[in-house]
Amino acid sequence: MAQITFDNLAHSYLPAPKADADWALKPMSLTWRDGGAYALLGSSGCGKTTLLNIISGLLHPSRGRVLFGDRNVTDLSTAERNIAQVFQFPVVYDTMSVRENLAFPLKNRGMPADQIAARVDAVARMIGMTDTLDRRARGLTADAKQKISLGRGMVRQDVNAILFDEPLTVIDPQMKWELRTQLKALHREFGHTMIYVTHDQTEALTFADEVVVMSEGRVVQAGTPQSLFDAPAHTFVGYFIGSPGMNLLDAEIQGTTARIAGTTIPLAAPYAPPKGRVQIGIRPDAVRPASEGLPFRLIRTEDVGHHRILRGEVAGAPFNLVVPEDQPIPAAFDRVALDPARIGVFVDDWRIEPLERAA
Ligand SMILES: Nc1ncnc2c1ncn2[C@@H]1O[C@H](COP(=O)(O)OP(=O)(O)OP(=O)(O)O)[C@@H](O)[C@H]1O
Repeated sequence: MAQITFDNLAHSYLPAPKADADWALKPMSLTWRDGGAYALLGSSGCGKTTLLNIISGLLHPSRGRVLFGDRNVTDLSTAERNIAQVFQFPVVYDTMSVRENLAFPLKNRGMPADQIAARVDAVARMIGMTDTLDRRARGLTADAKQKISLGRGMVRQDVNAILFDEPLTVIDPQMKWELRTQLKALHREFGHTMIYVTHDQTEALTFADEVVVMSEGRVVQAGTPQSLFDAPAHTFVGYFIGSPGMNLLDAEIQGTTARIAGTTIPLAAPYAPPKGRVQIGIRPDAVRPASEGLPFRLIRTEDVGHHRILRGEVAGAPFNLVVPEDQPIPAAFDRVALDPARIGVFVDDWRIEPLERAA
């Protein structure tokens, strides 16, 4: 196993990239800790698969280097990198039995038969296929075939990393939860570096110790699920993580106040006069109905069990509140109060620190 480092890595699928948009991955330097459980999260087309394929060696980066430990592996093949990769759709040998499919990566490496048998049994238990080990893969459902692919990805214990590219897309919802739990257990047991690509935040937040969020070919933030929730570094992270996401409003900042569409609200700390597009961001659970504060227009209320979501608008922008079930909601209210301690200030989409903390 090894720490994986991106050293000034960038990739374009075009032969002569010019504009920013020509780069599927913009220049990045990043370290993936040995033994870390990572989720790579971002919307469709942001570059997740490109990044994964550069780690595994399926794709050669246009610029920069990939290091495993101190070793430069940029020009090495996938096999030489010793990486297991599980794709979105099943990759199985139809004419082989489930057992033979699972044993294949081990046989290839010349593992003794008794060790192969023991390992295949263990993996079959993990993916819930003990009873189907001797069936041919042909004729199994897509769901079962994908479980075989997952099993094959996890069967070798000597790999540098296991990469999962949206592996649960074809799996039914109940099994999804079970398999995710198994992956987590496997990570705890063997400590492999795992990188799990998804565009589903629930999947990312339940699997990973660290979430790497991508947007438009850039890593905009990497951190624990809690840090992404509490202090998003970029408006995309604020909006993408959380359900509903962070509320964002255009604002003018003056010292310890923010002025939003003619109303002034307090901030918890002073800010230097920012230049650029300024927004404040606040999580829906840090806002409450009030008689003073920002003018709010309620559009609808959704009851989602342990809390309610009040969807509405502030100054023409979508704005949501999350209210715990046991907290009464006034029959009529047209203002909302924001908890100053939980307001973030963003300039041109990036979070800025207040003067006191920056000093
Ligand atoms: N083989 C290719 N040739 C040209 N452009 C490509 C190729 N593969 C991907 N791209 C482009 O590179 C960008 C990043 O794509 P990538 O597949 O890495 O994103 P992704 O985040 O994995 O998306 P998804 O979640 O839809 O799989 C996209 O603009 C995509 O159109």
